[in-house]
Amino acid sequence: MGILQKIEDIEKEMARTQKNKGDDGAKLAKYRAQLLEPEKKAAKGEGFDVMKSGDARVCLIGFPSVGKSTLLSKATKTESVVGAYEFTTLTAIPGVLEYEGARIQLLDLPGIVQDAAKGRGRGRQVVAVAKTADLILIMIDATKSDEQKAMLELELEAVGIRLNTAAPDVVFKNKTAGGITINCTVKLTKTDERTIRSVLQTYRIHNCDVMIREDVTIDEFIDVLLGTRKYLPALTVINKIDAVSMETVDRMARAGDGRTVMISCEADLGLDWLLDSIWKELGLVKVYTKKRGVQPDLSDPICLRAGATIETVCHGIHRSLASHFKYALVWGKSSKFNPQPQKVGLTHAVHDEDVVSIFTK
Ligand SMILES: Nc1nc2c(ncn2[C@@H]2O[C@H](COP(=O)(O)OP(=O)(O)OP(=O)(O)O)[C@@H](O)[C@H]2O)c(=O)[nH]1
Ligand SMILES: [K+]
Ligand SMILES: [Mg+2]
Repeated sequence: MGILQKIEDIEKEMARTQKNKGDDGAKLAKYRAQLLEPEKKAAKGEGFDVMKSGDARVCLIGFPSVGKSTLLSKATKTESVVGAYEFTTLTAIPGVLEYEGARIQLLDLPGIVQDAAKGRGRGRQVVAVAKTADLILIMIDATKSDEQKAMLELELEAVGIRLNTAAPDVVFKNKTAGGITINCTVKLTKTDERTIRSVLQTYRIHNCDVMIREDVTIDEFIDVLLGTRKYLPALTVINKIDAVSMETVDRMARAGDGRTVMISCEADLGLDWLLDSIWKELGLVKVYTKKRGVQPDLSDPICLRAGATIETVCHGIHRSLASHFKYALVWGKSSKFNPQPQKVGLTHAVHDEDVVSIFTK
């Protein structure tokens, strides 16, 4: 019996008896989670194993012919074949976005179709790549129905990608002995301890510490237990605004959620706005280096991820620099004495546009 069939049977049984026994709930949740587990035998990587490169990876996800390849060809030096027919692109094509000193890898991917999650089209491979992204661009065709975004999100959800939500606040620690300890700092209203214990049992986990700091559902609890879900930031990109009326553009802009960018690859509209949004969304930080006695080199910044420290800056300059490090001087927003410099150590967090001088032993 397939998993979908098993799920259906339990759901029917639960509906029939009008009871939500902890055991049924636990089984149900387990089967749902199984749907998300990767297939044992992965399909041969036909150009899907693209090396990560640059400061971050951004993936283009959308239905066929929304203009993903057109964007890649327009915004990077890579040409990806564009066609008026669906499924022009059949593999992952990498390009590099150069912006504000950052080199961001942009991945053009095949269009995904409805029911991709169930194995239609190249959905599974596309999704496997999407899971490696630092940011997802959900690309929408302005000339097509408004439902595209919701449909795509459903597909991604079905394969374990959640957009723009934080991971549930649950900490799970496996142990070798001592039984199961469950600590909740909030009242659970969507599931209960009995169901959680039952889930742990079905996964044959008999010793562990569980700390729950959020009113989670049992599905969310299993997400944490198995680590199957990926929580990723996303921007919605509405393309082809040249092909619709001003009223439609206006309506779509209003319906947007502040994470929506409207562009036209063909008419060259909104592309700078898109790059700027990607940069901000990735939280990239750019730092200039300065040698003693000379002006900082503003032409060649080092680009770092949010949360970067002086140590990250050292690694960005040279692999062995941190091991010879004595102290650093920083000018800019992260300096306590801004506009004067501050003398700092390796763990000091840098801020966008800081100037850094490294002194070695
Ligand atoms: N009017 C208009 N057409 C566009 C725009 N961008 C792309 N197109 C057209 O849309 C069609 C599909 O473009 P592609 O870039 O191949 O779309 P894709 O999303 O890569 O498609 P698949 O690889 O098949 O999934 C082509 O005919 C493009 O010329 C745009 O901004 N405006
Ligand atoms: K196409
Ligand atoms: Mg394409």
